[in-house]
Amino acid sequence: MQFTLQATDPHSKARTGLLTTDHGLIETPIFMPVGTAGTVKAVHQRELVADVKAEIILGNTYHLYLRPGLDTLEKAGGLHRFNGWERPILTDSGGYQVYSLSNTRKIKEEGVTFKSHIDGSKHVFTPESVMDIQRIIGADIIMAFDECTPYPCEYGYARASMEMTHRWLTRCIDRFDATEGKYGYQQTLFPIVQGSTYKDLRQQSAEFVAEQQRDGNAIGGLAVGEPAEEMYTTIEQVNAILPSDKPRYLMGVGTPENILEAIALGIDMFDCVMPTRNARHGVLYTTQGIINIKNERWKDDFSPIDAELGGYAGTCYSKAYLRHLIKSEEILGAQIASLQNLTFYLWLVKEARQEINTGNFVKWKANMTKKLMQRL
Ligand SMILES: CNc1nc2c(CC[C@H]3O[C@@H](OC)[C@H](O)[C@@H]3OC)c3nc(N)[nH]c(=O)c3cc2[nH]1
Repeated sequence: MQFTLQATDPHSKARTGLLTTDHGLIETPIFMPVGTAGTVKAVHQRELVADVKAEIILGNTYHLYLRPGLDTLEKAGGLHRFNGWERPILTDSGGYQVYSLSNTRKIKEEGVTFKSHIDGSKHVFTPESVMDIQRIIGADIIMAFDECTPYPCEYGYARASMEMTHRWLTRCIDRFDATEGKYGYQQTLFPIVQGSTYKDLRQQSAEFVAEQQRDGNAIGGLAVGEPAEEMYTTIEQVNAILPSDKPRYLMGVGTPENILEAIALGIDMFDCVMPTRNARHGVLYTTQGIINIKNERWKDDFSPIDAELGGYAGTCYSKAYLRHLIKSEEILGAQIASLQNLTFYLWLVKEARQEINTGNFVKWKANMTKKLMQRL
């Protein structure tokens, strides 16, 4: 996998780049729609390509391993063949899901035992098994098996957890480098920086991760409830240590405002369930600001959802109609709202790329943030 830097903003750490994988190109900064169980919820692949113009989507080892299971995925020839998404895919290792979904998990040096949130069956994830699982899923970019510490997290636990995550990273690298892709294309492994919100631990973790000299690096342990300011301070500190010629992926982030701030701090890749999850509850991100479509004020508003954004999502139906669908819990409501929010998120990062290329990003960010975060 190759990463070439294009423009760097003279007034911030923002930069644009090109990431090439065997399944195609990714322009950075990029937002990656989350398709946890092999589907971006309520959105067709065709719409992801034609309307959202998504370049890479995410999957999740924990979910895919439990359902549909490795046997089906391997027989299909991997996730790309199974869900028909022929562009790049990134899968998370499941470290976070085991911590967030399965309240019966036990963490030991060897790995994590947990009970499936679906049928209660018992499973074990180890650094080695998670590498083998992600080889079978076949994502172009796979994540190391780590422990994402909660917030707040006391210092002793954070340090011990980080040190174990580093030992697990070494085991992931050994296993990954000793195995091949199963389907004839290259995969790459990203390590994940941990250390909670402790400056010395974040320094140690960023240095250890940078030493591995992988194709890209992720910042984990954030967007877990810490104040935004702490997130930004941590990103700034870690990005000063991670190599600038490799992509930096901030896991689980975030609102449009978080994303623009993190781009200014030198982040290249983002994922977040917000656009799709909030869509299903009627919270829309638009070029005019945030709309809670269930609000009475949209009842007889027959204007398009987001005329300025344009495209199918912005112009296909009126606000009044979408409000009716969401209130009626019609499936089409989730489909339209998800399409709108993802189209918006990909539009936002495209605009950011253009502003970085023209050296105007910082001024544009200030105006855009004020406008986008206002609640209509
Ligand atoms: C939301 N905030 C947040 N998400 C996080 C995720 C899950 C993203 C993954 O989880 C699913 O979304 C919840 C998505 O599937 C996504 O990517 C695949 C993390 N994953 C790992 N391995 N390590 C971390 O430190 C971590 C931190 C996060 N902070």
